Amino acid sequence: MKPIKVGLLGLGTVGTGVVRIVEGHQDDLSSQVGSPIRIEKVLVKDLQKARSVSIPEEMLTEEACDIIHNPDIDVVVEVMGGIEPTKQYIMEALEQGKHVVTANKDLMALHGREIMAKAKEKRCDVFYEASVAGGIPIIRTLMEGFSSDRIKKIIGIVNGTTNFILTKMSQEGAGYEEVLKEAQALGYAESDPTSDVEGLDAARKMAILATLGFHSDVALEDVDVRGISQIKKEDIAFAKRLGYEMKLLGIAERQDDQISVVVQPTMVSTSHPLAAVNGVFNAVYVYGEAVGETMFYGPGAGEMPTATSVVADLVAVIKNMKLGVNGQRALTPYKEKKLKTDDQIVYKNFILLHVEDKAGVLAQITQVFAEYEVSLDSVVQQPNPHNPDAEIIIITHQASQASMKKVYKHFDNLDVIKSIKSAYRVEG
Ligand SMILES: NC(=O)C1=CN([C@@H]2O[C@H](COP(=O)(O)OP(=O)(O)OC[C@H]3O[C@@H](n4cnc5c(N)ncnc54)[C@H](OP(=O)(O)O)[C@@H]3O)[C@@H](O)[C@H]2O)C=CC1
Ligand SMILES: N[C@@H](CC=O)C(=O)O
Ligand code: NA
Repeated sequence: MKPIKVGLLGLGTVGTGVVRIVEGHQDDLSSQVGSPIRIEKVLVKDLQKARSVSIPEEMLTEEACDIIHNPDIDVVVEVMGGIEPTKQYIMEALEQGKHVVTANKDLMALHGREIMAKAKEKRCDVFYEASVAGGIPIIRTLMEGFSSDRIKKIIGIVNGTTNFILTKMSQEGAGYEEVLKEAQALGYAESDPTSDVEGLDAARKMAILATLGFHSDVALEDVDVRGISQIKKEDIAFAKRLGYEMKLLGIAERQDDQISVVVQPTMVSTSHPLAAVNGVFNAVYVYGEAVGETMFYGPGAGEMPTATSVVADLVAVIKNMKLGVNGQRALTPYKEKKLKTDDQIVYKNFILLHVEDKAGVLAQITQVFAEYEVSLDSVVQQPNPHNPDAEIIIITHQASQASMKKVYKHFDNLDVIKSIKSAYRVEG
């Protein structure tokens, strides 16, 4: 039977896994799609680099046109990453009528609309399951499994690198820099790990999930982002003492027609299932109006888990080719995007204040919360035996982001407060 020919752009962590799965699972794959699947050409940057899979020399190329403009190639699998020249290669491949599978959330979050429009015009598929939560089939779940429901909330631990770092800091007291290096060596981190630790990678993934879940065109700039680089070991210790785990959460919420999407370090109650998601594992909690609570769990990064999703997309594309129904999955967001204002974004807060230890301080502080109608769940003061100052730990009830901004502004001008040492959102 005529094989389906694949051009692979990139042979790094994910590309290597794709080659291993296409070769190792060939029997099952070809039985499922009804043809052998052949990797025909592989684009790399450096032909001399040692590879951890054996690939015939003539299969490797440094010229993208050997794939993009190769009439024999049916499907282009893009696992090289970055925006340019990758976007240009994908657009050219689509122009040539080739289907595309990509793991590239940077590209899909920034240019997904344009790429999907081109795919639709050329009746081609563009599948991107591996771009969010590596090995978890969450894109397929939102597009197909929940097509009947109205999604109200998506909470995700969607970055493996930062979850790996936070877990090691929490469970082993490890240092931030040393664990980041370990995550890089394991192939979890992006080529520039700043996008992992500063929350940008998670923000891209949350923009994709929110767009699919809420059917609105959520852009990267709609996501309020804060990463983990400012988290101190002390904050993690405080969280644990109070019954929380520190996690980098992406939280997308919809109320009526208004939505908000944030990525921020959050203290998650240990009773919440997301608190138990450790290491490189990801999880996506989805709340639907009809289905209620659901959660999807699995490895979020790494060679084989990510390649599993890439090759599953490849199988889906080939099945569509056999049925002659490519290019029909490109959903256009059909709901107007309305973003919530600060008044409408409401959550619990943890605040650690460094204050003067003298009579009346607590009263002044609680007075500020009262002025902006923020009600408090608990207030604990702990004296510091080594100096005359004290620390006050406050947990609020649900409070609007607008009120909290006013509280922090007021604190800046309150002499008894020496500093706001930490402030985190609290979930669960
Ligand atoms: N690693 C992971 O766990 C996950 C990664 N992803 C995404 O998958 C994609 C790939 O990631 P990953 O495999 O980790 O990346 P790597 O850096 O490990 O691999 C990138 C590959 O692409 C090749 N490459 C990069 N730029 C060019 C270029 N300009 N021309 C030709 N070849 C190029 C490199 O060639 P050479 O080998 O010669 O240097 C390398 O083989 C990214 O979009 C990433 O965000 C998604 C989910 C998980
Ligand atoms: N760098 C990313 C890789 C997968 O998308 C992560 O750590 O999650
Ligand atoms: Na996925």
